[in-house]
Amino acid sequence: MATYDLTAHHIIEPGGPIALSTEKLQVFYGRQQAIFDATLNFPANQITALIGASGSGKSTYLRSLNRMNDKVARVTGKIMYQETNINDRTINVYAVRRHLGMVFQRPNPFAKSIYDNLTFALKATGIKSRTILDDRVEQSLKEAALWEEVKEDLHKSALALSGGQQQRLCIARALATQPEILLLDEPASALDPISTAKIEVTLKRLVERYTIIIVTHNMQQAARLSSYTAFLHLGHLIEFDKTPTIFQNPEMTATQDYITGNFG
Ligand SMILES: Nc1ncnc2c1ncn2[C@@H]1O[C@H](COP(=O)(O)OP(=O)(O)OP(=O)(O)O)[C@@H](O)[C@H]1O
Repeated sequence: MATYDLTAHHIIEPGGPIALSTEKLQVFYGRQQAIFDATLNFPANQITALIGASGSGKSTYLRSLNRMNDKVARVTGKIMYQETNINDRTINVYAVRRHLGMVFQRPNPFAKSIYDNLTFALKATGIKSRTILDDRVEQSLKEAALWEEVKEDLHKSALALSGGQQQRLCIARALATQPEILLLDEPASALDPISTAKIEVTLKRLVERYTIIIVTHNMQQAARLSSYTAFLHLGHLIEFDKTPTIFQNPEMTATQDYITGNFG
């Protein structure tokens, strides 16, 4: 693999409001450092794609944003959300995750009904009103473009849905707590092209209301979906810019090599 200067980077300041920032974020698995000094402003109501080779730290960075790495890694630096450093140990991680929802690579519905999948976290926060729960179920299924397919089957098992439907259910589940930010870790990589297209159309619509940060291996998907792209290499944020710039005219040689396939 070519050697690049890991201290050099090109990170732009996105225009418009910022939904989330990391300041000198570092992640350590034991002695191994997986993320180095990641400082980035994520623009609100935009899709930001995280790209980079396998092992570059995309999932580690994403999972750190809503404290999913707490039990497996040491995370230092700041994660600023609504003027609060949510990487502070005194911050309740469950509250963080209600604001920053996560969807994983493999659909992982609970072995419960569709309705119970969507109301589980809400009930845990103390919401008991049937009207509120019913409304949230309908709203989040509509937002995830699944309502028409399942509205007669809300009390059937979520495991009876197809893989693509299960993944849209997981998106709906993440939306049910009314987060501001949706984090997605390769949400379509286990799905067929038609299900993938449905997820992409859904995300494009959701960005009007939510800020979306998505890890993807698929560069066409990053180019189609996102308005900003961050390129990571060996745990370093090398470049962050508008997506067309990253794919047509990147500043850094490592980015250029990665997107043209001359990498490694
Ligand atoms: N739970 C863990 N324990 C120890 N090391 C880990 C753990 N998770 C990831 N790593 C290491 O951290 C580095 C970054 O991994 P990460 O999964 O974040 O990369 P990635 O860019 O998302 O890769 P991929 O595209 O293959 O999913 C790798 O060296 C990986 O081996």
